[in-house]
Amino acid sequence: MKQTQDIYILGGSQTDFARNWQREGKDIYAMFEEALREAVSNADIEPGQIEVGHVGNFVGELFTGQGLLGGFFGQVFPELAALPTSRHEAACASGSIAILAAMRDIEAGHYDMACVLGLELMRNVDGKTGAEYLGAAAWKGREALPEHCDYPWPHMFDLLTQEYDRRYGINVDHLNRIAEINFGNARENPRAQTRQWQFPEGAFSCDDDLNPVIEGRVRKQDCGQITDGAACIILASEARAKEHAAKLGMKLADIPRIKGWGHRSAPILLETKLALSADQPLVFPHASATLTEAAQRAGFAQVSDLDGLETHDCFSMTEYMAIDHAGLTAPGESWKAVEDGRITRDGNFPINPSGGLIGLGHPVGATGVRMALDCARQVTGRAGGYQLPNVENMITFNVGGSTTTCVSLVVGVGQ
Ligand SMILES: CC(=O)SCCNC(=O)CCNC(=O)[C@H](O)C(C)(C)COP(=O)(O)OP(=O)(O)OC[C@H]1O[C@@H](n2cnc3c(N)ncnc32)[C@H](O)[C@@H]1OP(=O)(O)O
Repeated sequence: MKQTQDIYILGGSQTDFARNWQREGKDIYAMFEEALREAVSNADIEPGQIEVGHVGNFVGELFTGQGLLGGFFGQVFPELAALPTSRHEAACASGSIAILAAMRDIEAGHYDMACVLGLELMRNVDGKTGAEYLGAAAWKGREALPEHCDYPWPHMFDLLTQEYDRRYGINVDHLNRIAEINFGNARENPRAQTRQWQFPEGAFSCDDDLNPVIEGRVRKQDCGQITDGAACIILASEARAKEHAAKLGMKLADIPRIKGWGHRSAPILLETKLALSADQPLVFPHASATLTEAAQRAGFAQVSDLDGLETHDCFSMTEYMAIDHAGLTAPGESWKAVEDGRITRDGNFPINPSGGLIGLGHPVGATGVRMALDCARQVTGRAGGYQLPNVENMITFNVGGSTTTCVSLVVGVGQ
């Protein structure tokens, strides 16, 4: 199951997710420009070396009225005025799908260097309106109906909590702990939205005042954030990465690279997904296949052979689901990894050292790109305050909708 070739990550950028761009008087173009300029500088390339551009974005038209974001490349750099570009939508997995498209371009030999830029500007509308826009990734008129919920995605992942409870039993203390770990990790990340947030004693409990209910069993601290932000990576073929390494006096093996990928989809309706897995050990077998196939394409027998995971935690329940679907525990026993301390930064399988979507933030179209960039930073020892010790290979798990689109990438260095 080896992929045809490794794809190298020459560099990248992430905007500060604590920023509110509208309050700064800046628009989605300004965000695009800043992320692109910083990525080009960080990768130490000339803009004209980029041969193709891919944009990840979910609902720019709804939040900002702006589409056709690929046209921004040529506005930023005159050298990119005739760049071939496209934009990719897979809800919260849009960024990962943009990466896969860029990889396919390079694997096919069409281009040797690609730029992938994911972004979303979301804090320019009130929370209720934002939640409604995000609801576009559920099946409109068939699920998450306004008469059943105020917030579509907290509601949908509450249904997942209910399904876990029905199949295996669930103790929400473990969900509270997952939220607490993510907010804790975010404190060490200088680009995290919540790095300076304050939490009183008892904020990670079921106290209705300190941690109010949003929908069902999903409470405030369980939720990923509404975030403004962009992330950008510069991808290259092995031939181009070799030239780059020679120019910078580096070893090729020290440049981080995408060693494996997994990509699965499922029918859009959550109810259909749950019916399909009714007799299966796991709730979302396609999510598990995504993670396992990425690990195996990279030459690892199982996900736990890697050094850590940047996972989708749009809600603490999503991360709880990722733990057993990654095979860290038996189905329904994710709580064991939480209790054993395996997923903290000093555990034997750290999850979301960055702070994840709960602590770092979730600008929807950027998230998949941000995950890949964070893994690249970790495996090259450039993660600063949230650096993990001794990591060579990490994996991402990015989810669109109720796991309708799942993507994993293994990012590593060395042989
Ligand atoms: C597959 C998928 O990925 S689906 C996921 C799609 N994403 C979602 O559905 C997003 C889910 N999250 C949400 O909808 C929202 O974050 C909610 C509803 C949980 C909370 O929203 P709100 O009630 O508006 O509160 P919010 O957390 O934004 O905070 C409001 C303000 O208080 C601040 N704040 C909140 N908590 C804290 C804290 N602990 N300490 C300091 N400041 C805080 C925020 O920074 C924000 O400040 P601002 O007004 O200056 O921007």
